[in-house]
Amino acid sequence: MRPLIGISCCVKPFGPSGMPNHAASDHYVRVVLGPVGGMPVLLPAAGEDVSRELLSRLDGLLLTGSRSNVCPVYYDGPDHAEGTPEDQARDATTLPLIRAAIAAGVPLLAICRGFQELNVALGGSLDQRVQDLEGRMDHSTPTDQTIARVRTGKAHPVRIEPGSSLARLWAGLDYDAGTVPVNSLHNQAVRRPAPRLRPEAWAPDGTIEAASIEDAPGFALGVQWHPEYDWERDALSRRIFDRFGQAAVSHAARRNAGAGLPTPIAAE
Ligand SMILES: N[C@@H](CCC(=O)NCCCC(=O)O)C(=O)O
Repeated sequence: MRPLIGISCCVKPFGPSGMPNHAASDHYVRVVLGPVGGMPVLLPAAGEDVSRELLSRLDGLLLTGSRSNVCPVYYDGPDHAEGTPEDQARDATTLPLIRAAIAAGVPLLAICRGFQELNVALGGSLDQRVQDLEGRMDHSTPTDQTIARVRTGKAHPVRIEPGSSLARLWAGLDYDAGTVPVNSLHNQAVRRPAPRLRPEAWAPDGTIEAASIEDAPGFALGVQWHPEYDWERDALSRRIFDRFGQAAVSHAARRNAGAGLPTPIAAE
């Protein structure tokens, strides 16, 4: 039996009427079915704290990227500029879920918006338009960019902290820790790291691009880039999902042992 991996959804308008739907990109479902070796479970943006209902049944939590942005009210930030997309239902669901998952040792992988949620959930803050800040790069991709290899292609290098959990996760792989190429599809970024956020990778302009969580009992990693676009082509991206999947299998084994159930195995 595969470990159950919760994938965060966004509320998105769908169809001619713009009916609100709960949605997550197929890339996240594919990567969970693939290198993670889990069974994806889409988690609705319930608009409330559902962590008690969910966490005892999940073996991992994947916090997805999204064009929407964490509401500044959660980090005492200035209001967003007019037209900046938000998703309050998602925020109200994911922020408490992140805190509860980390406390319970449920493996957690946070990507892009998910990484920003991780920082805010633990008490950090965000810059809302990095490209407007003195000395900073433009980390965004034009919303009308339809050429996939441009929109999701490698955009800048990141420097990885030697000895960090990310460096340990990538042990044995051939790469230059000073210039790991990553894609970049974000306007926002970590401003004030949360007290337990341990930055582990930086863009050339100092933007925090990855972090682990101090004293987290389980796997807990956040990345600002999108490894789900590259796992079929590069070993570093794939390794992130491999290790997340292994952590989910271990968590499931502990969870099922407690319930007297058979130990799940990750798909080959
Ligand atoms: N909206 C936030 C987070 C950016 C993010 O998650 N980007 C992924 C968008 C989905 C896609 O186009 O693949 C920000 O702008 O920083």
